[in-house]
Amino acid sequence: MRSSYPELIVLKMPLFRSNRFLALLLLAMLTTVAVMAGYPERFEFSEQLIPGENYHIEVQSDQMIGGKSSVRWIDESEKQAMECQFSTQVAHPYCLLQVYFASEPNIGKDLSIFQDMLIDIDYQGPGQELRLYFRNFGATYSKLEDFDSLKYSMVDIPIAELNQPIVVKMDEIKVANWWVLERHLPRPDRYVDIDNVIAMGIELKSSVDGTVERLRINQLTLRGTYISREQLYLYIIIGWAFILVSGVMVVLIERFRDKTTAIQKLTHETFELKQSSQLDQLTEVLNRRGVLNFFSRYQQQDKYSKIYSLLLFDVDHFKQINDQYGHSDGDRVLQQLAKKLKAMIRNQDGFGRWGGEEFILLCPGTNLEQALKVAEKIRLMISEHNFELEPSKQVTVSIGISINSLSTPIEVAIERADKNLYSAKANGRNRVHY
Ligand SMILES: Nc1nc2c(ncn2[C@@H]2O[C@H](COP(=O)(O)OP(=O)(O)OP(=O)(O)O)[C@@H](O)[C@H]2O)c(=O)[nH]1
Repeated sequence: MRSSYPELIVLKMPLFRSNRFLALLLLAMLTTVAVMAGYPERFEFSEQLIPGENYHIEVQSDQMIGGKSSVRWIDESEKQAMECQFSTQVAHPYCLLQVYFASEPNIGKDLSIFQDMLIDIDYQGPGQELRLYFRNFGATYSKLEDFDSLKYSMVDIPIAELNQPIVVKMDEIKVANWWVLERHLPRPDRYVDIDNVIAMGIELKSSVDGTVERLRINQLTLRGTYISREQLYLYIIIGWAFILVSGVMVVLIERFRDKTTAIQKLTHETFELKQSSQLDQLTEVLNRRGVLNFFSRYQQQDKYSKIYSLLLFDVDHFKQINDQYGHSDGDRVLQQLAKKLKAMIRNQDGFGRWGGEEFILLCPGTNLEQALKVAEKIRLMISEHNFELEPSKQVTVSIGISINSLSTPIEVAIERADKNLYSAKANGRNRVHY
């Protein structure tokens, strides 16, 4: 049943133990909502050209090139409405309403930062199309003081579409073919340039003499975005994917860590349990089971020592100590005695309480001479130790030794040592017999 313990912990565990991750999730949600709700204000920008007073706005006709078409403002002060009367004096009669951006003849306005134009125009007349045009100054193809050398890019708008405001994308703008052909430009100069626009405007054309056309521009606004909606959604999706993947990883790591910890705890507990089942509760040295376990391990694993000695020792007249000082003082004597012995034995020796006031010391690879030395040392140390009994009393031990070959069973070795212990007791106690 205990093996299901780690699973139990995993099931009881909350999805995220770290509140920081939940806080991050909440923050990400709020940020997403805020970003999406605030999109137009934060990510879009615009510039209204008409109506407006930032730039010079003018009307022109083909009289500039010797024609006779006439143009006039209908509203001189607002400069939004014009009237054109065409004359077929020249091959291509025209009238223009032009916004002039240039601060210097070669320094205009960068319109490439905008994505589109919002155009609201009222038109009266027989025309089918009007033209939106852009004149750009480029160092490689334009000459100062030569307006015709400004690149002519344009988009034609069907009049039929103008019954409501329309959006013209900057992508729709193309370079006029005739302008390219007239100049024999290299290919790189044949593409649209609107990064240095000197002027832009609306051009009306007619080949019918006496035609009158009226135009009113209610609004002409350039619009741009720092980041498009599509890009924004993409970034949000990437952000969320990142958060979710990290979330899954955090959960997996936490679970793995918990499982490992639970297994380690269980292993440790099992180890402790095993250890404690082999320890004597009172003295905390090996109990009988621990000693037997030590011996069997020694017999199985030790390849070098051919003999072992076994020392069995017993506190002399321990009953008297109990009777005179009480059972708990007797316990204390046993505890102190075990502690002293534990401190003096070698790492490879096995020491434990065999029962009552009897202790056992198993010394691998130890011959009689060495065993006698150890036993005598123990006997002397115990007899000289102050066990803090009140009134004071000398505590002694009697020790019986047996020297055995590696294959001798422990029961036999104990029996031999016990005989010698009995002999030590019978011969006056506080002595070592072998
Ligand atoms: N305080 C205490 N006494 C114990 C414990 N285990 C055994 N004893 C006592 O140890 C005493 C052993 O007495 P005996 O077997 O007569 O031996 P002894 O008095 O030591 O006399 P000899 O061994 O002949 O020197 C008994 O009174 C037991 O009750 C223990 O864990 N604590």
